[in-house]
Amino acid sequence: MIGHDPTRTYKAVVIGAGSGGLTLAIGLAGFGHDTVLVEAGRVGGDCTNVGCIPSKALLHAAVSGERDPFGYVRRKRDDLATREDHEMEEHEQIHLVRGRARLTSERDPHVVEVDAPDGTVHRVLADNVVICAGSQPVEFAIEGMSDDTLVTNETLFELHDVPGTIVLVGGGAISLEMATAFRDLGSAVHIVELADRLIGNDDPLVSSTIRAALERRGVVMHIGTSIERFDEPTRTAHLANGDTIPGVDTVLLAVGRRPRLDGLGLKEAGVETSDQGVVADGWGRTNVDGIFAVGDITGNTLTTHGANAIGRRAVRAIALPYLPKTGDPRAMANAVYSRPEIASVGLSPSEVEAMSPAGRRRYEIQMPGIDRGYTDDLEHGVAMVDVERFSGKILRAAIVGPSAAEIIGMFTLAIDQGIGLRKMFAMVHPYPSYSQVVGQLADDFARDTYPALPKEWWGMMRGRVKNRLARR
Ligand SMILES: Cc1cc2nc3c(=O)[nH]c(=O)nc-3n(C[C@H](O)[C@H](O)[C@H](O)COP(=O)(O)OP(=O)(O)OC[C@H]3O[C@@H](n4cnc5c(N)ncnc54)[C@H](O)[C@@H]3O)c2cc1C
Ligand SMILES: NC(=O)c1ccc[n+]([C@@H]2O[C@H](COP(=O)([O-])OP(=O)(O)OC[C@H]3O[C@@H](n4cnc5c(N)ncnc54)[C@H](O)[C@@H]3O)[C@@H](O)[C@H]2O)c1
Repeated sequence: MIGHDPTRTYKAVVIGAGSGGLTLAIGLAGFGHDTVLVEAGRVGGDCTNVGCIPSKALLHAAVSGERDPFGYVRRKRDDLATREDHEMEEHEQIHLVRGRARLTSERDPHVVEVDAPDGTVHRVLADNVVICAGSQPVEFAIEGMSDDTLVTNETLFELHDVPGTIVLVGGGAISLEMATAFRDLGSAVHIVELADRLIGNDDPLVSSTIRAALERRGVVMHIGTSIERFDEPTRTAHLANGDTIPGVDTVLLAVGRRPRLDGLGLKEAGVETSDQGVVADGWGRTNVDGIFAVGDITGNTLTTHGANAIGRRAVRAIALPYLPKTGDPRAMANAVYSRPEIASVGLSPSEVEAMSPAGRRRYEIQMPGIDRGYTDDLEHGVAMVDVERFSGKILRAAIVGPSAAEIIGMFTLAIDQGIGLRKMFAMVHPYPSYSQVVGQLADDFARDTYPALPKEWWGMMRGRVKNRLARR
């Protein structure tokens, strides 16, 4: 419902109605609690309005022959945003307050003030506050470039015409997805990445595979450099390494995110922050009793499913406070919906790298080499898994290839349930599916492990014990 009772103390006030905030409000309502949900912009947050939904809609429009791809994107976005807004307005136990919220120093109950669009200030009293204010794009000005040319994810989906030439600054998740979409739409696409490889927090083999696949589709890479200035009359982008890109219509800045901390009153409320955002644990708890933070604002997760997963734990912590807070969050897979897709789950590549080599093993399968890759003329794709030696316990898995975002689910379940390649070896996959890479990785593991076992036993056991102790 719209509005709240200023004299009543609610179970929780949730700041931000994006992926995290909606999880909290709906989850607490499920436990029978009345919750105030404050939103300064549009219900649905970044995911619905300027993130997941418009980007995936554009990827779809680009291959489905839509005559007005951006019109399609806005239609899908607006339909969903309207539905989510309506759902919140109509919900019996969710009290939607429109305006900008800030914490105050008042506790017991916590007081949150909301600056409404009409200039009035509302006070909301609640036993718990959950900050789900999200993040915004890192931005910088480019010498000589007008606001019409330079866009971020917040303005990209307002375009009307497909650019003839687009430059994507940054070689992370947003750029790889948008490179795919704009190539499919017929644009000339350039990626400008400062680091020495794309998607630098992933495995180098992931970077080189997606790079080769996108280059094959005509994306031009400018790696290890950045954009320096823009010459408006010739519409030429000048890069730091001396490269020039002429005839540029649009430049998308996608160089990472920063938490939306400004104006939240965190200092007044005594909430600890770092460069990454609000400091919060795996239950969303901050250093202040009764104040939680979930989603991009914490920097702990930068995905919708991450905000959702930690959000559910925060719901439990608020609704069932007497239950012990044990257990880490479940394995969280990530996916980039480029073509081919990229997906990974488990430890980070650097965490795997830091482990004793004697206690672990890497298996890799080139996806063009499996039968489905052959029938589909697949040129680039790889599946790799790092496992504990002998047990086959999965440390990390990464896939670049068709259906990677779906196949990774098998490894996610395996990590959650402690199923190793030793057990996955017996699993039967439909022929000829891309999921057969999982079976082939398990076959490689079996071939490599069992014959070597008598020779390696002691070294392997020492390595495993060392690794397990190091991860305590
Ligand atoms: C282009 C792009 C594509 C993406 N694609 C994917 C994807 O495919 N899959 C995926 O999992 N993730 C994706 N993401 C990431 C995903 O959108 C975010 O991780 C997710 O939206 C974070 O949820 P959140 O609740 O933390 O923040 P948001 O969803 O951003 O919600 C925060 C809300 O808080 C509101 N707010 C802020 N300050 C205040 C205040 N003081 N008072 C009241 N309200 C306030 C904001 O208006 C906003 O509505 C993508 C992101 C981008 C940019
Ligand atoms: N499918 C998904 O789940 C999905 C899709 C899109 C975005 N997202 C989320 O949104 C977040 C933001 O995405 P993003 O792509 O903006 O950030 P990112 O952190 O994924 O990538 C940013 C890239 O920009 C590069 N960079 C930094 N400064 C630069 C400069 N001056 N010039 C050139 N390159 C520079 C970095 O080296 C990095 O490779 C991601 O962390 C991701 O979690 C998720």
